[in-house]
Amino acid sequence: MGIFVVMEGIDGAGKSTQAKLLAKWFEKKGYEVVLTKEPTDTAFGKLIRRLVLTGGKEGIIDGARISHEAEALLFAADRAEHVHKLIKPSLESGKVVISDRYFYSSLAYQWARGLDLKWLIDLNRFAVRPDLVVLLDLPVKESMKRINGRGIKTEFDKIVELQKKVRENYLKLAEMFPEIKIVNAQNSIEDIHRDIVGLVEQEILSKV
Ligand SMILES: Nc1ncnc2c1ncn2[C@@H]1O[C@H](COP(=O)(O)OP(=O)(O)OP(=O)(O)O)[C@@H](O)[C@H]1O
Ligand SMILES: Cc1cn([C@H]2C[C@H](O)[C@@H](COP(=O)(O)O)O2)c(=O)[nH]c1=O
Repeated sequence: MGIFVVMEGIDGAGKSTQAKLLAKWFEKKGYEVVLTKEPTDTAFGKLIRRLVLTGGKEGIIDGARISHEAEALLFAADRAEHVHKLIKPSLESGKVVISDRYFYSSLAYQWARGLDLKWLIDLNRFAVRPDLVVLLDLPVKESMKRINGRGIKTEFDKIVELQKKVRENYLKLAEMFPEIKIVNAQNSIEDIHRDIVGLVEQEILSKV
């Protein structure tokens, strides 16, 4: 079996930066690496980006925004394809899979939208559990500074409140799922990478 590592955290926490660095680190060690993300780049992921994440007209169906339950189901459908077509086969052929977001994002975000946590956990029961989930934790103020350049201009206060709730949820999830390890994402990119490598060595490589 291969190795499965997931990066999680609020928007702008540094997940894709750290996922790429970790992929390079594994490759240098001679592993074959699959670097992936959720929502995926498949038709399901594209549907989510159109219907859920644009916040624009396309997210309105028959005059109303799609329900939070429908959003959760779309994320789960995308994930089911991801697990069955890419993650499981890659792990079975001994590769390292690094995913920028996974089902913990559904728990943290869709829970913050008011859905029932137990329902979300049940919905995502098919998802294979990773060897390590790196939770990049930092205050929302810092993350907003980092992603401000992406041009959020409307509903800023609402976005900040949601991100605060998501951060709290992630910290609660870290108490429930032992594979989640918290890393201080306020440090420099290099220091964070060093912390993540330390976790990989301690939680995965020392056990094989
Ligand atoms: N430790 C860090 N210190 C300062 N800036 C950082 C750090 N890590 C990443 N950044 C910068 O912050 C921005 C967001 O980083 P990145 O895209 O990796 O975050 P993300 O968690 O993947 O975001 P999202 O969830 O919104 O896709 C980028 O401009 C990146 O260069
Ligand atoms: C997988 C997943 C994602 N989300 C949210 C979290 C982010 O706000 C966006 C994805 O944006 P990114 O820049 O590509 O990271 O989608 C979610 O609410 N639920 C999920 O399961």
